[in-house]
Amino acid sequence: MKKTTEHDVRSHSSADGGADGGGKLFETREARGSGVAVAKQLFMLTVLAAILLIWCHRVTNIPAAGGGEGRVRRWLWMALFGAEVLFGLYWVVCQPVRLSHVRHRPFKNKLLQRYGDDLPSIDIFVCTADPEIEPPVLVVNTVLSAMSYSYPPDKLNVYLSDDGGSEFTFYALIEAARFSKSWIPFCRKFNVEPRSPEAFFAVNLGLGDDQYAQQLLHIKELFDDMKSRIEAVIENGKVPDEVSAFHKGFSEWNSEFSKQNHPSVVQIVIDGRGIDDVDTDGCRLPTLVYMAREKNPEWPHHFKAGAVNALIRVSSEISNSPIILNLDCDMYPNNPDTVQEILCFFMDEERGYETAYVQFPQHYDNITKNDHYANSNDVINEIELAGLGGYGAALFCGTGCFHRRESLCGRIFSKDDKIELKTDNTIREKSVNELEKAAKVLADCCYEKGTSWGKEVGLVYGCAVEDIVTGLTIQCRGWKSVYYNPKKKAFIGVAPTTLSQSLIQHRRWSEGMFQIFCSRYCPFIYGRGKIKLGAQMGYCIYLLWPLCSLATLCYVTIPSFCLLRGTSMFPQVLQSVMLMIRADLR
Ligand SMILES: O=c1ccn([C@@H]2O[C@H](COP(=O)(O)OP(=O)(O)O[C@H]3O[C@H](CO)[C@@H](O)[C@H](O)[C@H]3O)[C@@H](O)[C@H]2O)c(=O)[nH]1
Ligand SMILES: [Mn+2]
Repeated sequence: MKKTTEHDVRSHSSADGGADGGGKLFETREARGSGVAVAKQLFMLTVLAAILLIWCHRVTNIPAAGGGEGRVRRWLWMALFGAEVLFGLYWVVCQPVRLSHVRHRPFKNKLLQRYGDDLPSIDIFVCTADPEIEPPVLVVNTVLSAMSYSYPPDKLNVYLSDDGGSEFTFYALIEAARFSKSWIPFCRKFNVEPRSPEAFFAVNLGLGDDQYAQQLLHIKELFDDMKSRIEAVIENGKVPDEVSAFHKGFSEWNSEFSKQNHPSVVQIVIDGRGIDDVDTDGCRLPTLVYMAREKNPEWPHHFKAGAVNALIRVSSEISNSPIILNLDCDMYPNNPDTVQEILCFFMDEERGYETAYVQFPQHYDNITKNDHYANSNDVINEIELAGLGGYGAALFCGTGCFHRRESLCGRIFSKDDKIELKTDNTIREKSVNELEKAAKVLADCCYEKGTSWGKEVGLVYGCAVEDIVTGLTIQCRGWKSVYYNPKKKAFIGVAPTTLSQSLIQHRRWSEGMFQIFCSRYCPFIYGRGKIKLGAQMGYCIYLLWPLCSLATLCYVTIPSFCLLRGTSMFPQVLQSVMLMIRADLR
């Protein structure tokens, strides 16, 4: 007999995912009304009762002011009560997402059967900012992995934004372009995974003497050579003249060029339309573009948000794909089929037109044994983000996110205005020089002056967590977003490994998120009537994060302090229970 599933499934599609022409391109499973959900609700009620009892106890037992000792106890009592009120309210904010957990399943085979070759082109943005913190070899591994998606290469366009304006990063990209001519056919031929060469060679040693092992050894040799050339150039602090003569792009780096002050650089390293840039099998390659937007100390650069907005414009000139993937340079695509999977969410006939973006969780492959800095994010990835996704309000987390270009560029959602995802073929006629010249202007500092960029268009400026606030504005324009957490990790990144890195990152996030809460973007005000109350509360799990640190601080210091002074802060009943337990144990 067939076993019933643990969830009561309310499916938006036929659950078979079969290959018939009809049916939806993805299904969504919600846990509602099932045994699990009822148990969850009961559990919540018990916690709520406990919180209310604690509050009650604090209010009805406030110590008398009295003399010195009494006054201290009264203050400590009030501080603990304050912390408990904060914890309690925060707990309330956290609950709706726990009840709206959904899981999506795309049917990529159906997509391929239905659309065949008629799939849209994709622009992939990789951002880097500092060649010392983010070594060029790491950056090109991400670029190569993105170039090797198992998607028609003429429909892939990879853009590297280099805010460090580094000649070494440009050199590394030229080297990567050359290596990709062997790497992409190798990946295609043997269907290897992952397609970040560094990650791949770390686990594939090429043992044996069959054709695969031989080719693997050969390609590994090419990769190692490339890596040592890049590292040698960085170590010498100069790109050799014979190398820089090889590509016109190097002429951009003159004596006046500095990281903080330089004109825009846009170089089409591989022109995917051409017949000159082909791989070793003679097949077309993805387009590859290097961009260092103009930097001028007199103009604000708006950090990553500024870089991504420049990329949105530059790419609109060169490829103008309807779908954009955002990647940090230290997060490589791990699953070659991801593009087909996310297209199911965008191209589903019934619900695809309302999807603005598809966000994947962030996974890391350098987590230490005991995960000292709590980077594995299990509760966030499995419960909270999935719960927000359940409200159609998945958070935009900056990397590992596929956007619809139109919604990222400020378009307001309209039911009657279904946007078709089409490759833009009007660009085909322009020459590389024409494209570069036109795109360069779009990466200049002054281009945004007097425009809506950074406000209604593109990523929002003025916030340390530009991704979160941008996602919220998109949802408040009527769009839905999907959180997709497949079993096979779609992206794998590098987490902070030292205390100082981790503290700096968390401080930046906390400040940025609390800033959103205190600004006009506060979800309860800005999102009122636009996103569901559960989603508004879900956002506040993160926006109110920093406040919890105050409550935590109270809770870790005051009880210890009281213990040392022999002052009791908790109900006597607990003490007698503890004594009973101790007696039992004996
Ligand atoms: O002026 C800048 C600063 C940063 N970056 C790039 O932005 C990305 C993220 O910056 P990082 O310093 O690594 O921040 P993290 O805290 O690791 O990033 C997380 O948090 C950010 C803020 O919420 C998001 O933008 C990121 O996508 C998300 O991974 C990196 O690729 C950088 O190269 C730029 O392009 N220009
Ligand atoms: Mn990072």
